[in-house]
Amino acid sequence: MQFLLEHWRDGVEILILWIGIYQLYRTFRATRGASILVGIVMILAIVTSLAFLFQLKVIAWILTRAGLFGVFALVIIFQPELRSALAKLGSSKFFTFTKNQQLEFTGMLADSAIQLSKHRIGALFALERDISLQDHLETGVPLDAEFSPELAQSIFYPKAALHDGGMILAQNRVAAAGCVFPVSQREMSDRTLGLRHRAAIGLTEETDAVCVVVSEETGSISIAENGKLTRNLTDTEFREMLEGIFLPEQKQNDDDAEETLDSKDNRIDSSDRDLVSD
Ligand SMILES: Nc1ncnc2c1ncn2[C@@H]1O[C@H](COP(=O)(O)OP(=O)(O)OP(=O)(O)O)[C@@H](O)[C@H]1O
Repeated sequence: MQFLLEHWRDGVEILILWIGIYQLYRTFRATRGASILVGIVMILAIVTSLAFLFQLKVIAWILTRAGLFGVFALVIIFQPELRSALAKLGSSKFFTFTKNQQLEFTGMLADSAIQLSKHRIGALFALERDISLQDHLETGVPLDAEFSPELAQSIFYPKAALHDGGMILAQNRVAAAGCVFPVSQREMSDRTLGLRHRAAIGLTEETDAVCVVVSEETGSISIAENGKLTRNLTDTEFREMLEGIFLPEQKQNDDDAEETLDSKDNRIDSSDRDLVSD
C-alpha cells in the first residue's frame, strides 16, 4: 500500500507516455517517413546502449547534446506529415464519417465514374487516405467543394478549364482539380497504357491513395491501389471493388448474405435432385 501511494505518479507518467508514443506511431506508420523514423530510432537505441554499456563518455555526451538537433531534423523530415496533421486538426480529419455517409459518398463516386464512362469523358480521381496528398494538391487548383456527379462531369468535360489532370478527393470533398500526379516509371508490359493510367499507378505507388480512372478512348473504368491497376471493370465489379476498399465490413456482410442465399439455393437444388431421382 505504501509502495502504491509513493509510486502512483510514475505509473500515470508511464501510461501517458505509452499512449503518446503509440498515438505517434499510429499517426506516422502509414507515411513515407515511417521507415526513416524507425531507422533513426533503432540506430539511436543501439548507439546509446553501446555508449552507456562501455561507458563511452564522449559519445554519450554528444548523443545527449545531439538530441536537440535530432528534434529539428525530425521536424524537417516529417514536415509534410506535420503540416497536414496540423491542418487536419483545424479541419475535420478527426471527425470520422459514419458508415452511411461513407456508403453515400462511395455510391456517388461510382455513379459519377459510370456516367463519365457512358459519355466517354476521360477522368482521373485520387482518393486520399492516411498519407496526405498536399504536395500533389498544390500542382492543381484548390477547390474544397462538395462532391457530386454533376460537378465531376463539369470539371472533366473536355472543354472545361480543369479537365486536364486529376481530381483529389479528401474527406469526401473535392480538394482540388487539374492536379499532376507522378507518372509510374515501372516497366509496363502493356504499351497501350497511356499517361492517365500511368499517373494513377504512379500516385498509388508513392502513397496509399486509391485512384479511379475512366478512359476517354474506351470508356473503361479502372481502379489503382498500391501501384496495381485493375482494368476494364464492369459497373458491378467497379461498385463492389470500391465498397471492398472503403466499406470492407459492408462488403463482408453483403457477401455473407449472398453466401447464405446460395447455400439455401443449393439445399433446394439437392432436394430437387432427390425428387427427380426418386
Ligand atoms: N501526370 C499526370 N497527372 C494527371 N493527369 C495526367 C497526367 N498525365 C496525363 N494526364 C491526363 O491524361 C490525359 C492524357 O491521357 P492519355 O491519352 O495519355 O492516357 P490514357 O491512359 O491513354 O487515357 P485515355 O484512355 O483516357 O486516353 C491528359 O489529357 C491529362 O488529362
